Amino acid sequence: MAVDNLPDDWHVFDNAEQLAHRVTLEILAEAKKAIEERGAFHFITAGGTTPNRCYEMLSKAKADWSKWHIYMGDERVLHFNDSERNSQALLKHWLNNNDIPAKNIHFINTEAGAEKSAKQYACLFDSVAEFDLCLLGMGEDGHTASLFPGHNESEYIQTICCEEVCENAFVSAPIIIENNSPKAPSQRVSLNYVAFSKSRLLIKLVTGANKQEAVSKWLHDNKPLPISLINGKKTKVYLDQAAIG
Ligand SMILES: O=C(O)[C@H](O)[C@@H](O)[C@H](O)[C@H](O)COP(=O)(O)O
Repeated sequence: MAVDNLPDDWHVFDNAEQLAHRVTLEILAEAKKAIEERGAFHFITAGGTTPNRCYEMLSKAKADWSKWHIYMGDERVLHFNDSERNSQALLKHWLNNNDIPAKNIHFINTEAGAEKSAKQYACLFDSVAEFDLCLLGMGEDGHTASLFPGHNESEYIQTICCEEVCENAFVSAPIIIENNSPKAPSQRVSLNYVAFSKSRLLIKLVTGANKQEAVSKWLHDNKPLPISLINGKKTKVYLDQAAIG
């Protein structure tokens, strides 16, 4: 695909390593700016394997970690120590070797059950006015976080609100439980479209030749994929050359 025909907010890197390097520098710069301007950095991390290299680079970086707050875009419903948990990938590649205070690390506690953890996360989510940065990966079918094509408003999805907030106002649920995920495990807890839109900057990360078909649909199909429906106040798409083809 010709790189010059891509939308303005799409950026193509020679390879995944260069992309990870650039994203890591951008995360650190956004954190510095947020801390200078607002005293804290609220960061929604992505699941899957694509961001792991960024997390490794962050584990070797220097920053004012005491002001960082870490959130998750989605979590798989598994035991806490299961290596397939997104939180385990974060711990292994970054947080086990970092000084971010434990109280600032907000995992989705799916080991307590999908519903309980989703309710807790909805309230936590509502307590933060705005998130400074959000990373997202994309699956081969165009899903992102645990938002799968054709599942929105289907029988597979439960929408979860923070009770205190929902009782008092008409608000869209920020969290969903996916009960029939095409990607294992079948049950997952995820931020919803409305929740991701609370991000000041949202960066979508897409690497590898196995993503080419979805990238092509994203650009040319009339039927929007979850990855194309999600936006922050500002949105960027970072791809490596392999994903473009
Ligand atoms: O828990 C998950 O599986 C995700 O959050 C999911 O949306 C992931 O980001 C994409 O499937 C990309 O996964 P890869 O980065 O491994 O390709």
